[in-house]
Amino acid sequence: MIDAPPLVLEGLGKRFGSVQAVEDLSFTVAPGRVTGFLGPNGSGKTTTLRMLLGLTRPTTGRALVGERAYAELPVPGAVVGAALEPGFHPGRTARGHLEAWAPQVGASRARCREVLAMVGLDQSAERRVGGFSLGMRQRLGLAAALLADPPVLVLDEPANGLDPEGIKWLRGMLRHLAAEGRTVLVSSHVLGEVQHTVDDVVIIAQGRLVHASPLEGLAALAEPRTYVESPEVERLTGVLAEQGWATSPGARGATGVVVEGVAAARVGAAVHAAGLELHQLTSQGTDLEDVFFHLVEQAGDRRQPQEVVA
Ligand SMILES: Nc1ncnc2c1ncn2[C@@H]1O[C@H](COP(=O)(O)OP(=O)(O)OP(=O)(O)O)[C@@H](O)[C@H]1O
Repeated sequence: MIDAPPLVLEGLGKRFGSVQAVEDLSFTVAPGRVTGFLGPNGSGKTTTLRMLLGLTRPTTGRALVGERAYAELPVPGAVVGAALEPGFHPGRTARGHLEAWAPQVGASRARCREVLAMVGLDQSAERRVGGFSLGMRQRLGLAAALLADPPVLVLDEPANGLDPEGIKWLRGMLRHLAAEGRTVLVSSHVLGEVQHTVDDVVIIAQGRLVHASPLEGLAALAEPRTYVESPEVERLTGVLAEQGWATSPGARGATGVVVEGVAAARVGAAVHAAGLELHQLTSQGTDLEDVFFHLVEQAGDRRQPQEVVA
């Protein structure tokens, strides 16, 4: 098992002129888990990752890899494998790119071939990167991050440009890397892209932390929804309305209704008390994307109360 350090952010902030890109951000990224770092476009994810990697100097606070800042690590690239926006030389081959980077992190040529195979690019090793699709560039970025077999991985939007099969592959790869004990931090602006990959979520909006918890903690914030079906639809809707519950029609072709914000047990009890025959009573899956949007929206409302478009 790899003994990986955590990533620790303490009151991290960055101001660019009049833009407060990141503000008072504190959270910890635990080893042995995949952490999703989520936020809408422009919320400060890349700036945060750049501060973590010593590429942007914080205005306030600090970011630590274990107990040291990235730049103070003896060989930073051997501890933290990073893939930010892929900026490859278009004329270089995939293998050539990795071999140019390898000496800086003490990796061998054999390791270059190995990581190309790990990311599924072994057949494209001799192709120029200029002709690569976005998904192939993402894979090459990940290969470069893995070169030194680092205990910590920091990946900016690694699912961007991958097809569904690629996303599934990435999921398996990240889960495997975390299961080996590594600290894995992955940013995304779409929760759905990483929802089945991450153990923990850190959500930011407008540069500020809005939520940090295991994924289940986010699910716990979701409103329950219950699908209920009875042959006596009118009586059913009457009973639900008496309770003051909001309903919406079931999916196309369904004859029942969805009760918003109420758990199945409560709906069942109310319908039972009314003596109604039931044909279905089902808890509907919680939509985490809705929770994510809601948290981000709330943060926006708190931040800009007077910004109203006439
Ligand atoms: N070098 C810079 N100079 C000035 N402003 C910047 C700079 N870098 C980022 N910003 C601003 O900081 C804010 C946060 O940007 P950042 O790129 O960190 O967000 P992001 O969450 O990574 O967005 P995306 O998902 O679109 O990549 C934005 O308002 C952006 O315009």
